[in-house]
Amino acid sequence: MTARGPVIAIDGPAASGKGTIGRALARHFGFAHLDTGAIYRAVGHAVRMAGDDPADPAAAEAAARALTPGQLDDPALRGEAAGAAASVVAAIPGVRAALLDFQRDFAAHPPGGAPGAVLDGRDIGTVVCPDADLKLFVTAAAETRARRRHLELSRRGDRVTEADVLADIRARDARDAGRTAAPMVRAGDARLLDTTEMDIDSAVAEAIRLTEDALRARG
Ligand SMILES: Nc1ncnc2c1ncn2[C@@H]1O[C@H](COP(=O)(O)OP(=O)(O)O)[C@@H](O)[C@H]1O
Ligand SMILES: Nc1ccn([C@@H]2O[C@H](COP(=O)(O)OP(=O)(O)O)[C@@H](O)[C@H]2O)c(=O)n1
Repeated sequence: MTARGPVIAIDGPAASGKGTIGRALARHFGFAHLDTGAIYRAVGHAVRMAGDDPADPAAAEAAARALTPGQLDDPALRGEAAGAAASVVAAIPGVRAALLDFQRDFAAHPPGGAPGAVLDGRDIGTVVCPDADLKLFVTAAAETRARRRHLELSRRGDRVTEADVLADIRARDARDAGRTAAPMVRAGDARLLDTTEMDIDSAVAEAIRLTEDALRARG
């Protein structure tokens, strides 16, 4: 038995279903959930709103250090502009370093006294929580991800084309996988969950099954 509660790490490319699965696992097992992408989106958005360049390390690091939890609820974070800015600030090592303790603390001491934690992002299984009880790498074909994200953005009233969403997803995936600082990569011990041919219910059911196995193995 380990002292800390169970930790589930979910990584994968843009719009692959990490958050959907993370939220569902948290609900099912009574765990706390942290969408770490929202943190990077909040930093990218704050830099843009200040009129600074997300690629400017000094501006981005200052925004990361000044981040408060209240900034994470802004609906503007869900848009493609915030996602693109997030991916730019996320390549800056000082930004990642400034955000690491918050994420690790969430995993070690989930808020509200929750018995476990689910974190989703790009480097959870590799850098933030390398000793997680279960690592999932969630993916799907880029065209499928773009179709799903486009539907989501259209429902929110965003007038963006599916072709633009696909281009943004491809650009972000390339930047996230190609950067030196904590690149997006499947951890050697992560289970692959390709949801291209799966609806939400079957993807969540598979993730619950894998989590139950991991919790049993933990003892
Ligand atoms: N298996 C699936 N089938 C259909 N739609 C899905 C599936 N998984 C996620 N979605 C939808 O795709 C979009 C992106 O999912 P989301 O969980 O936000 O991905 P991520 O957190 O990886 O960006 C959301 O609108 C979500 O409802
Ligand atoms: N742990 C994380 C989470 C997000 N990110 C960055 O933040 C951006 C937005 O992440 P997100 O998870 O909200 O993106 P989506 O998959 O929801 O489109 C990503 O493109 C990454 O550049 C990261 O670098 N590390």
